[in-house]
Amino acid sequence: MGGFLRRIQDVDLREKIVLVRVDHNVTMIESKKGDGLTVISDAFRVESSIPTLYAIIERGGRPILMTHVNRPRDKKTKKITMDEKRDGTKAIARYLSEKLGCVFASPRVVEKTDKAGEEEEDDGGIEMSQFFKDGTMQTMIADLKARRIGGIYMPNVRWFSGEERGGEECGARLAREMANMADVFVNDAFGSWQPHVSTFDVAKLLPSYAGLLMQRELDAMRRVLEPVRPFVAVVAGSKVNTKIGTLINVAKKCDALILGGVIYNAYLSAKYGVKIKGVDEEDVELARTHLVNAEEVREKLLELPTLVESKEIDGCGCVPVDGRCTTMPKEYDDVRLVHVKDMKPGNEHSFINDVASISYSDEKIVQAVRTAKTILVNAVMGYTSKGFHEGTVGLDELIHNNTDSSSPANVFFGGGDTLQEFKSLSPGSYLNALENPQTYLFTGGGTVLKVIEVGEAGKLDIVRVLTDEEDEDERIQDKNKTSSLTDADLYDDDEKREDRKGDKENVLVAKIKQPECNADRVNCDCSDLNAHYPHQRL
Ligand SMILES: Nc1ncnc2c1ncn2[C@@H]1O[C@H](COP(=O)(O)OP(=O)(O)O)[C@@H](O)[C@H]1O
Ligand SMILES: O=C(OP(=O)(O)O)[C@H](O)COP(=O)(O)O
Repeated sequence: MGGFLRRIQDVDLREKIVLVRVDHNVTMIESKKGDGLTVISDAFRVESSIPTLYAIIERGGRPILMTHVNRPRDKKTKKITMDEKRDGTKAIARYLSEKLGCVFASPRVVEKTDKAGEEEEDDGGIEMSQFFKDGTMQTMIADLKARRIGGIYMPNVRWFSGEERGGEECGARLAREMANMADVFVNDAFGSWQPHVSTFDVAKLLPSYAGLLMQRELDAMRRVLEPVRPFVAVVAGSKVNTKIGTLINVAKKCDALILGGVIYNAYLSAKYGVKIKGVDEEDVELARTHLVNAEEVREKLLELPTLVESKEIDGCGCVPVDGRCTTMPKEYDDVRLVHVKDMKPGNEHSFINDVASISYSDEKIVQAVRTAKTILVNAVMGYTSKGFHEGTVGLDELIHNNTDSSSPANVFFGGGDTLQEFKSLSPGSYLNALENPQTYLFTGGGTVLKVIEVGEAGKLDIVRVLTDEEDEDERIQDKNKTSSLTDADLYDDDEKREDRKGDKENVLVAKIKQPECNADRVNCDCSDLNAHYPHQRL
């Protein structure tokens, strides 16, 4: 790394508002309790950030958390859709409230409804200033400072206009608005390598530090960058556009590369000239450039020879045998095995939803994984969310056989979905991995690939901005220069401005206990916080 990493341990956080970027990009599911609530399906990423949250609070800081969830912007129309049940943050705030025993409050989002006369470039995202204009944010910050709540949890940062457009005016405005909420910025989101406003631009405007998880992940990253050989990398999943460009350098670094998921489908289409249902032409082009035409990839790639083709996109959720559902209900019987050796230009395939487990008996694959001394796994091999589990479970078993041997490899799993599926499909191996000092579970998978691509973690913008290479004085001056949220911006009229001044001085005092209070928190200074922040039901 070029400069020294500024660490959260090195800063006095007493009474400071600490803006914390976490990677709580988790999948939401309906609660099994039948209470209609959305809950987190796997809390690994949230749990991993708890030491940093504890450290902030223990050191006297007052946290405001922000994360992205999912990719809510439509690839084609570029519009953002906001779906609290799918990519909202309330379920996470509720989880933290229960876990830490204090309230994590979230500002209520008012979506833009009137689209009439909208500019074409308007992406439908929300403005952060709305929470200041109606006084919500001032009230919550006052509650936070007075320790009436334990933290604030912002809505999904990808719902905000400008989050992914740091270099433009809307991005700069969002960065200023984020920075103006806080005294210090902490980045604990190792998994969120993309230099967006909440991971990069805001860090330039505040004194900024690496959280404990970020530090732990960066340490583990060094072991991947200096692998014990032979080094096998297995990369799969669906994020073709952000992962595929890293694979040339991953191939240069490793001794064998194995692909799966949509990335492998795109590769097969490009290499053998076949059409596979559901695979975007754009992804095939990317595969042609970054995989098929790349000598390094050609040299190292070991093709998995057999795949699972299905007429339907849905599987039944069992672990099939040779691509066949073991219980064979009629509707899932339309599944067959496809062999790569039979792929000919012009062939048309239906959905290829998985890698068949028989592929893991292929001699080259067995030999590579069995003898590996370092294995990197960012790999959900099939469409697991639709019930195609065979390829992912088969891979876990193959790796388990290595780690169970007398000379086991260092194994690095990374990726939100990779870890979630590892835990749910191979719980025994997952528990072993948690205990095994030779195995490390990264919260992010794309980041690990990106660091391999650029050669060192310090070259990622989101890490570089946390090092002392960046001039702190300049950064803070920058913030003052650009600080634009004056009272006039925050409040529409003079009266409100006067009313709200108190909040900014933190003079909201809890006066009377009103357990049944139904008033909006902004208009009420009673102490019944459970009524005002009622675990944010969906
Ligand atoms: N053949 C396939 N077709 C459609 N989706 C797939 C396929 N293979 C894997 N996936 C999906 O890819 C997702 C994981 O992709 P990605 O986000 O890139 O992984 P990670 O979070 O581990 O980095 C999973 O939800 C899985 O269901
Ligand atoms: O899930 C994530 O990465 P991963 O799928 O590579 O593990 C991170 O939250 C980053 O998400 P992004 O790739 O949409 O920026």
